[in-house]
Amino acid sequence: MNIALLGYGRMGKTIEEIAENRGHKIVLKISDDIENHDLKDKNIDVAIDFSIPKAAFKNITTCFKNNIPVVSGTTGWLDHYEKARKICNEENSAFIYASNFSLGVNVFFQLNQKLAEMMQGLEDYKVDIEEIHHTKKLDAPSGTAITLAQQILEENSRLKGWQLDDADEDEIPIYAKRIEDVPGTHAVTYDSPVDKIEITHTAKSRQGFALGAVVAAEYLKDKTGIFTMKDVLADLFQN
Ligand SMILES: NC(=O)C1=CN([C@@H]2O[C@H](COP(=O)(O)OP(=O)(O)OC[C@H]3O[C@@H](n4cnc5c(N)ncnc54)[C@H](O)[C@@H]3O)[C@@H](O)[C@H]2O)C=CC1
Ligand SMILES: O=C(O)C1=N[C@H](C(=O)O)C[C@H](O)C1
Repeated sequence: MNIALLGYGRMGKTIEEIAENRGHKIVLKISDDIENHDLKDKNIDVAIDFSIPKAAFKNITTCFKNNIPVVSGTTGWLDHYEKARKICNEENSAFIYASNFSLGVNVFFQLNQKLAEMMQGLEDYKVDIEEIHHTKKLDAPSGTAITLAQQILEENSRLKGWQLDDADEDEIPIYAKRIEDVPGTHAVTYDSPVDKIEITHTAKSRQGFALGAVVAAEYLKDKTGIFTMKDVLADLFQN
């Protein structure tokens, strides 16, 4: 498979290594405005975008307009997500976005959803989310923490939203910590006057995120439509 890397930073480089080990070829790497690059005549099968929040929407939709499917893991641009989906459908292209591509985190998402369902009637427990990342991260809270909060909100009608740090009674507080070299840690805690329930996912490196993104790209090649990591994992475990 011929892959274009949109963003060649920490994740772009890790994805390159894993994609090449799985027999794929990187035919384009960009770290600046996509308009500076010719997307034609490179036989790009899939583009993988791990860039920066302010570039993601343009990168993704330029690919759709050039008939190139996109896997995107860039966080912090989701105000434009619905518009990107619309353009994908209009152009008959293909798209997978995930706030976190690691297999472990996707299991953790299922655990979070189940726990939220179990805890929704237990009013003594106050829920919060903590995320810890390296100091170079541009966005806060992390995309993964926002996904975790959205899952809890879907199960719990007493909670109305999430807030970074100072949350109201009916909001989920998300605490974002920045510590050098931490690849990504997420914890969801339910605290009551008598006890505490906590689930944590700790990434040990970026390898898990990158492998998930390459597996998603393999899934997306030659498809049309909008998919999620649930589709990718269902396909993986079926085969
Ligand atoms: N969904 C997931 O599983 C994961 C998502 N991420 C997200 O991926 C993104 C990238 O993370 P890192 O690689 O750690 O960041 P990074 O800062 O190491 O890499 C970003 C790269 O994008 C380049 N860039 C700047 N403008 C660009 C443009 N217009 N088009 C393409 N590239 C451009 C920068 O020069 C840099 O090399 C972040 O939003 C991060 O939150 C990171 C890890 C896992
Ligand atoms: O910026 C990162 O590094 C990461 N970003 C993603 C996020 O915002 O959730 C995923 C992962 O935790 C690493």
